[in-house]
Amino acid sequence: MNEHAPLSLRTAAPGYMSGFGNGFETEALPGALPVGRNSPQRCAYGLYAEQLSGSPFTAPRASNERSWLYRIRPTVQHWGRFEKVDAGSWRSAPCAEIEMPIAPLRWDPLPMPERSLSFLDGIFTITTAGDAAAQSGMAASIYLITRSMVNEAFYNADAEMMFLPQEGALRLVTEFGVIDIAPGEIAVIPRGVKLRVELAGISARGYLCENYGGGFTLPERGPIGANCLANQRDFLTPNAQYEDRDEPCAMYVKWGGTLWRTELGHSPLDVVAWHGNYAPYKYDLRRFSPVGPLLFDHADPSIFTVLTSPTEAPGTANIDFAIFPDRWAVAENTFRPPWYHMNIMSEFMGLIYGRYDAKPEGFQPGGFSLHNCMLPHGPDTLAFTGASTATLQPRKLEGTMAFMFETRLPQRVTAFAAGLAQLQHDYADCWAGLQKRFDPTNRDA
Ligand SMILES: O=C(O)Cc1cc(O)ccc1O
Ligand SMILES: [Fe+2]
Repeated sequence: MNEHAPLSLRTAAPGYMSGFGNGFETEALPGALPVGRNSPQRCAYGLYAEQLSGSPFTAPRASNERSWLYRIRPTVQHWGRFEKVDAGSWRSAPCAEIEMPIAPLRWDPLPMPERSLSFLDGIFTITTAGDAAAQSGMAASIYLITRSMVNEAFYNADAEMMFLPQEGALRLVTEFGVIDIAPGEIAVIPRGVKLRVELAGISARGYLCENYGGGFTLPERGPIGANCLANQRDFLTPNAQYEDRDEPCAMYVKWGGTLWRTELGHSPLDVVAWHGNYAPYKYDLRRFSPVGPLLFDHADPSIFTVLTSPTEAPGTANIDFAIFPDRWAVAENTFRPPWYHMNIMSEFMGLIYGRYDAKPEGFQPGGFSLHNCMLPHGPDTLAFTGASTATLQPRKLEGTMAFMFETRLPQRVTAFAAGLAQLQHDYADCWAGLQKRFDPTNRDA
């Protein structure tokens, strides 16, 4: 089986529950979950009940998110003395380290360093947008991991986190249960959920989106109807699994844009049972059923939205997470790649595997690009020439998976990203070969 083939013959993997935003319930010990109530006078097995709210209490039902956790120790016992920790190249918005470059930007993949890097040491932020404290905007980072976290746990109070592995699989040991992900899959860890990030192999590289705004949700399908795009049943949330370990553990918290650390005497991943709709999940991007133009023209990339982080303004996303997966191109008398364009939203792109049709050269798996608010971009010269002269047979774009974080806010580039040797200073030259083709005497030029 091709390593990128859909996991189509597997239904929900053992250890996961299927569905998006369900009111899940799961227990690792029989009877650990109280029946029909949240807060009994005494919880089974001597557990503590704790609510984790992802939305204000009074948010409308459709966006109201909370879970009840039944744990060995309440999180309040985790509060010790916190000390600030150097967050390396991890940045949070606002981060105006350098002037915003008024240019399209693209980078080659970052090589895997030799040195020991846990997930927390290995986050290299490329762009930030908005303001974490205003609960608006995002950050796009690359993670490079060469060691598992051991006796360490972390939660992000500033952001929901989306992991997109590009090389190497990860095990996310969360307080809700264990999530395994490999390239082609994503995982979303809601704000405030504790986890430990472990390597499945010897190293891992991927993309990390921190979402400061409204939690990721499925986009409306409008006239598409009840099916296609990302389907609820393909989202997998782990069953409860807990650690009862009374040994030292360093707990890290990203809060207010700063990384903090405190020492615990136990593992905080100690939730024996939980119920609710605020929980981590994973999704195999190859389960996405693309919908597109069947006769002519190129649709807006919003048709490929997997998940969206909404704002108060309808249709104006804090982040749209869109993918460009395997699909058929069939449009007749059409320039099939993306058109040349300028966009009020700003576009961070990455490539998990394969080739992206608008950029057949120079955009490599593991690489990334930024086309900021109102900065022009589109197919490179090679893509333009090829697509304007090709014989238009139905053609399958295969073995490819690019993605985009598209945000309503301009993205600032970090000093780290601007100084990288992998920044392609000649990127804009990819359009230099586009010749003047205008000939007022020849309509068919
Ligand atoms: O710029 C890009 O490559 C992303 C993109 C793809 C597409 O099909 C239409 C618009 C768009 O911004
Ligand atoms: Fe674009």
